[in-house]
Amino acid sequence: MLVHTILIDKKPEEVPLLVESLLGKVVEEFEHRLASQYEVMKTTSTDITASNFNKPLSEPISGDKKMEEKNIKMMKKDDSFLKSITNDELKDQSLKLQMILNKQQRDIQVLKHTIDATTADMQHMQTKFHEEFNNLGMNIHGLAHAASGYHRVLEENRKLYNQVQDLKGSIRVYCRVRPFLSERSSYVSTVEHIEDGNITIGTPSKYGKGCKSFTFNKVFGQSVTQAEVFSDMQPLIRSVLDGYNVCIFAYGQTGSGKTYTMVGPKHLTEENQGVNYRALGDLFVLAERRKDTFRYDVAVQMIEIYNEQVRDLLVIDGSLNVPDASLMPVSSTSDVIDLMNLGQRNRAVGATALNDRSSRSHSCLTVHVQGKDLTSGTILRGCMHLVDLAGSERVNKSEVTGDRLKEAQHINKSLSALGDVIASLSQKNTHVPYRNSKLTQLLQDSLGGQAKTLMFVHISPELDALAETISTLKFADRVATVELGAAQVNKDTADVKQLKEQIASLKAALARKEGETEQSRHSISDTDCSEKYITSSDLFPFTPNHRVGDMLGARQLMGDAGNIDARANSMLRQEKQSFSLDELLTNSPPWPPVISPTQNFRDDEKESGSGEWVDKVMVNKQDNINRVGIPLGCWEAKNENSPDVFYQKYLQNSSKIYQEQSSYNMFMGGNRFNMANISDIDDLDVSTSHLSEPDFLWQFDQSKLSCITNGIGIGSKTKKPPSKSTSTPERSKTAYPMSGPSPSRKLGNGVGQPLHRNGRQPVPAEGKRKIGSRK
Ligand SMILES: Nc1ncnc2c1ncn2[C@@H]1O[C@H](COP(=O)(O)OP(=O)(O)OP(=O)(O)O)[C@@H](O)[C@H]1O
Repeated sequence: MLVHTILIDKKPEEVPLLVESLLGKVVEEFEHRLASQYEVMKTTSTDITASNFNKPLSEPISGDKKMEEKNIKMMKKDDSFLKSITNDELKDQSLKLQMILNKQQRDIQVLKHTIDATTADMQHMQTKFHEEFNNLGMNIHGLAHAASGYHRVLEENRKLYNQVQDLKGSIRVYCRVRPFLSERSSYVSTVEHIEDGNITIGTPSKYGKGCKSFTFNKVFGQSVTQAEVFSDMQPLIRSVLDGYNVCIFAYGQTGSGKTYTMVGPKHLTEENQGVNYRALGDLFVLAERRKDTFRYDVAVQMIEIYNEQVRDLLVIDGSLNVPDASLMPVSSTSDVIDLMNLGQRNRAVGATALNDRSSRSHSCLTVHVQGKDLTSGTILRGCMHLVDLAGSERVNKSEVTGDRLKEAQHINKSLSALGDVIASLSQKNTHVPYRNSKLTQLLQDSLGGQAKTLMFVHISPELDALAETISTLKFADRVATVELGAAQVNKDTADVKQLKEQIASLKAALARKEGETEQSRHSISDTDCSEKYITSSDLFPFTPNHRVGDMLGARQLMGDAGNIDARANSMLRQEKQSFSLDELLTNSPPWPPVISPTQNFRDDEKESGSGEWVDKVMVNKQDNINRVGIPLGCWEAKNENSPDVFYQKYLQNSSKIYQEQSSYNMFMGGNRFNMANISDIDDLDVSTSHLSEPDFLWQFDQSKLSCITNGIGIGSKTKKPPSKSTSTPERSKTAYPMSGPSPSRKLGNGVGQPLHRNGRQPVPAEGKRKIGSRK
C-alpha cells in the first residue's frame, strides 16, 4: 500500500528510478537496523560473559560460508568457556542469538541477491520502456502523417472525381447555404449536417418526418467566405483562358443568396465581392502571367432577361430597351468593376413580399476571351456565361399581383423551361426544348453543348423556406445527373486556318461568279456596292497569309459578307460567301469584334426590335459616329490594327437588321450570318416578310438557310421599314449572296440537323463552333 501510495501520482518513466531508490533505501535501512541489532547483541554478550567472551564479532558481517565456519569455530573454541558458565540460561540465550545472527546474515545475503536481481530487472524494464515509448512516438507520428495524408487523398479524390465529371461532361453542382439574416438569427436552421458534398435537411413531420440528404460536388455552409467559394471554382474559370466555354449559373429561391454569390452584397468590398468580379480579376492576372506566351483580349457583355425580354445592361443612358447588347472590351479589373456596377444599376429590381431587393430578372454577364499563342499562332477562344437567375419560388408565395405577378409568371415559366431542358437532357431525349424560353436559349451552349457548366444552387436555412429548399435541392439533384459530353477546347491551329483559307478562296471564286451573274441580271447599281467594297477592302487590306491568326481570326471570315470585291483581296472574306449551313456553323467564331479606330458606326440606323435575337454584321463604313454608351472608348485606340468587325445584335422587334459595331450577340456565340449594308437589309426584310418570327429564329432548317444565305432569309421575322422598302429579294440575293443573318444558336438548337441521342447536335469535325464560341 505504501509503495502504491508513493507511486500513484508518479509518471511512468519515474517509476523505475523511484523503485530503485526505494529499494536502495530499504536495503540501507535494513543494514542499519542489522548493525544496531548487532550492537545490542554485542553489549548483551559483554554484560553476560567474561572479558574473553567480550570479544566482539569484529569480523564484518558477511553472508559467506567462511564467516559461518569461523563463527562455528569460534563457538567450538569458546565451548570450554561456555562450559564454565554456570548459568544454563545465558548459555542458551547466547546460542539463540548466535543462531539468529547467522540466520539474519543469510537473509541479508538472499535479500542482496534479490535486490541485485530486481535492479537488473528494473534496468531491463527501463530500457524496454524507453524503447516502447520511442516506438509509440514513432507510431503516433506515423498516424499523424497518415491522417494528413488521408485529407490529401480526400482532396485528390475530389479533384479526380471532378475530372471524371469533366470527362463525362456532367454539370457540376455546388450548393451554398445562406447564413441567417441578422434579424432572424434566432431561427433554427433546417440544415442538419454538411459534410464534404453531402447536405442533410431536417424535415419536421408535416413535410414527412425525418431528414433528406443530397449529394453534390461541393456544399458550402453558412460561414464559408466569398474567397473560399471562388477558390473552388477557380480552375473552371481559368479554363476559359485555355479555350473552353464555361457557364456558371446561380439558382435558388428569392433571397437565398444568388446575387451575393455572383456579385456580392450591396456594399461591395474586396473581401465580399462575388464570383463575377473575382473571375474577371483572375482572368487578367492569369493573362498577365502568360503574357510571354499568349496575348489575350477580353470583352464583356451584360444582359438581362426580364419578362421574356432581353435587355442590354451596359448602357449608360438608362434606356434599357435599346436593342443593342453592347460588347465592351476590357483590359483591367477596374474596367470590369465599372461596367459591372453599371450593369447592376441597370438591373431590374422589384419588391416582393419575400425580399425587398428581389431581382425579378435573369442577368447574364458574358466574358469573351481570345488568346493567341505567340509561338504557334494558334488561337484559343473561350467564352464564359455568369448567370444570376431570378428567384425560383412559386408565384403564390410571393403574394403578388399585377406587374409583380406577371414577372413571377415569366420567371416561373422560364425556370420550368429550364427544368424541361434538364429533364430532356438527363433522359437523353432526341429533342431538347431549348426554344421554350429566352433563358434556355441563352444557356443552350452550356446545357447541351460541350461547355463546362457549374450550377450554383442556393438555399435559405429558415424553416419557412423548407418547401422551397427541398424542391430546389431536388431540382439540383436532377441537374447533377445531366451529362453533356466532355468539354472541348475552341482552338484554331495554323494548319486548320490554312485549309480554311483555301476552302474560302475556292468558294469565294464561285460566289463571285454567281454574284456577277446576279448583279447583271437585276441591274443593280454598281456604284454603291463598289464604293462600299473598296472601302472595306481599303480598310482591311490584309492577305490571308499574314492576317491569319490575327486577333479576330475567323470572325473576319464572317464579317465581310456581301463585300464581294473585297473578298477578291482577302481569302478570309471570300470564305464567307458560299458557306453552307454546316460551314457557317463550323466557322462562326465566338469572338466578338474588336473595334478599330478606322471603323465607324451608324447609330442612326438603329431601330427598336420586337424581342428576338438576330445576327448582324458591320460592314466597315467611313462614317465617324460616336459610340454612345461605351465607357471604354480607349479600347479602340489600343487596337489600331484590328480589322473589320463582325457582330450580332439583339433586336427588340427585329423590324430591321442593324449595323452596329459595338454589339455582339452573346447568345449566338460564333454563329452568325452577315449583313452587308443597311440599305440591303431593307431588301431582305421584304423578301422574308412571309416567314413567322419563331420559324425564322428558332426553327431554322436547311431550306430556310438557303433563303438566308441568299440574302432573303434575314427578315423572316423582320419587317421592312416603309421608307426603305424599295429593294427586291432578288436584288438582295444578288448583292449579298451569303449575307443572311445567322440564326446563330437557333441554328444549333437541334432543328434541321440530326441529333445525338442525348439531344445534342452531331458535331462535325469543324462543327463545334456552331454553338456559342465553338469552332
Ligand atoms: N453568404 C452570405 N453571407 C452574408 N449575407 C448573405 C449571403 N448570402 C446572401 N446574403 C444576404 O442575403 C440577402 C439576400 O441575398 P441575395 O440578394 O443575394 O439573394 P438572391 O437569391 O439573389 O435574391 P433574388 O432572387 O431576389 O435576386 C442579401 O441581403 C445578401 O446580402
